[in-house]
Amino acid sequence: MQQINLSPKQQEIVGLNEGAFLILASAGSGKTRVLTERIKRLSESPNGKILAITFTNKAAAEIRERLGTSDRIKKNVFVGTFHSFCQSILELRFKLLGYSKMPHIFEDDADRIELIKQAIKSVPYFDSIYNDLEPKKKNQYTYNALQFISTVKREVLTAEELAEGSENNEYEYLYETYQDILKSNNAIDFDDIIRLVYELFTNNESVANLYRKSYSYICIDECQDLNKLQYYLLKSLCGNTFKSIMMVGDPNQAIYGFNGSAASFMEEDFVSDFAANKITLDENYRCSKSVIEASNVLMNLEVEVVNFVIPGVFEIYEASSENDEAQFVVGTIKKLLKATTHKDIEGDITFDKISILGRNKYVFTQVEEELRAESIPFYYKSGNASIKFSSASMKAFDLFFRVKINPLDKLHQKRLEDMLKVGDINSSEELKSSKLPIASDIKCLLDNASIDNFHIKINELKSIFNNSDLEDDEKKLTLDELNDLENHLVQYKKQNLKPSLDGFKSALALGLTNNSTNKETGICLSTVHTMKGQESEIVFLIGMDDGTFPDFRAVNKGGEELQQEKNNTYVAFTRAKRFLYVSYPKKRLMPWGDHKAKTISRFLKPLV
Ligand SMILES: Nc1ncnc2c1ncn2[C@@H]1O[C@H](COP(=O)(O)OP(=O)(O)OP(=O)(O)O)[C@@H](O)[C@H]1O
Repeated sequence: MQQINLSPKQQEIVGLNEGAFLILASAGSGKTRVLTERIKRLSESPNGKILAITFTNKAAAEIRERLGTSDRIKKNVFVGTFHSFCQSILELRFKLLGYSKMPHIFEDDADRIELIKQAIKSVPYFDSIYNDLEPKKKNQYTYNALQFISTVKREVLTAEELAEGSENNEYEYLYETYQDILKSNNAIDFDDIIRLVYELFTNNESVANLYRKSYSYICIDECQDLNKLQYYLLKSLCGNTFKSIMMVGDPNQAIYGFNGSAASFMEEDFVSDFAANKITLDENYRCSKSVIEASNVLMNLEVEVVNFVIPGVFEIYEASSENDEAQFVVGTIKKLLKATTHKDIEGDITFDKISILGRNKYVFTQVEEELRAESIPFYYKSGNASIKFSSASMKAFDLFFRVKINPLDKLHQKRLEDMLKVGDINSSEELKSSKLPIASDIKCLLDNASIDNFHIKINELKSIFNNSDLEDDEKKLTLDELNDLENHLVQYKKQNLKPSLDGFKSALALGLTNNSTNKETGICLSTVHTMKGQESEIVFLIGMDDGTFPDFRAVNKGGEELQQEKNNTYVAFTRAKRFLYVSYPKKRLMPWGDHKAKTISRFLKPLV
């Protein structure tokens, strides 16, 4: 880790003790660095119990890495996301919330869709409305119902309150049914993890007090992304007595409005509820002069270039087509790699110093092809997402695993029975003659699995797969996925002193073991959202045509949604430490075969 000298302003923040503070800071100004240094300093004080909350597992892992692994840090500091913090509380206190066993997380969108469909089916009124809809409208209906359910949870409302005066008032009844079905499966969804702990803190003063006393300081990163539920959770945790809380954020980087996030929770509510002192940081330590100047024009800011002024590169390329854009990106990468060094870049120019960013995952298709054609290695950056299997055997394994640890989980049991085309997964005869005969071995193996013998079970499974008559490509994929699972298990066991199979499954669902795989070699391809908080020496920002970035839906809606797209462009720009290449195609191939003419993103116009 490079040794850096904090500026006087940064040092002042690191030196802050008790009290409520809002650190408003622009991109690359060292927010995360300062927060981490402060946590480190406070953890060394006699009263240094700290709760540090981030928005991504990656950010939490980075803070943990910077803090080191001394016994003191391990004992005094909890670093995690809102979800992992709340999950750790639920695991201890679920009984107080009316669950006899710890509920399991249904993390997949597919699970939620299945649940809402069950809820619709169980109420004749909804069932008949739903059945009369065309397939496209059916999807819209389930989507709207799930949105309604999420909004109830994230906006800390009752279903009745949300339905009042809204055109979606019928969803109010589906909400209850959806929750009942979840409960009958002994399950919770992602939003419930935080909502339940908020409920626990508000209804159970003694438990809230216990947590208040467990920490002396709370520090939260990326606070522009707080939503109402998260903010209320913090407020309920603090109560009227706990006042040592530091929030760090940048309103210009607010990009999660679609999840109910708003910078106003930090800028307005926090300031008035906690009488927080505001401190600003507006120097940029990350980016080169060219990148800062371009970002300043984009956002109409006046961020200063500090210390070492590295010229860097900012360039906009207008491509005749998506293919031309991909060739520009890959051609430039080849030139940079061939040069091996550049005065603006520390050390050799290598794959791991290059990232390609886009608004959505669909813009990468051509670039991906071009990288493959040139044998340039690349990987997609994963966010908080849970592990997903695509081989049939590992999909079956996952479903068997879920049902084993949660016998009330009828949703996944049914999915497994449908997948295998059997009436009952507990009948070994049926399994042997099922669509996937190997399922019988998987089940036998899992029947007496425990966290202590899970490694052995995985190895046994490897030899079962190896000796199976799966077709070569499928066998390889299955074994790769099993190896991947094993890496996650190693990571989980490293992170947990009291491991359990249930705990392992929740850690997978929350993406807590994502850093386990060392697959991340080559050029990083990422959406801007996933790259938030991180940096790369050389960044290519592709697909900057209007309608793609900003997204056409935000263009249609305008207002705050369009502003968030601009913020997202700012996030993308400021991930670049030295070189930033921005490009867009003048035409795009539509899925139905026509080409559509495209123009430069409205955000880039002041830069050309
Ligand atoms: N005083 C300093 N001197 C030199 N480098 C610094 C200093 N402070 C921070 N940095 C470096 O600047 C970069 C940005 O820091 P950091 O990631 O903490 O910023 P941030 O404000 O959290 O960024 P963002 O909000 O854009 O994600 C990092 O590489 C960090 O090591």
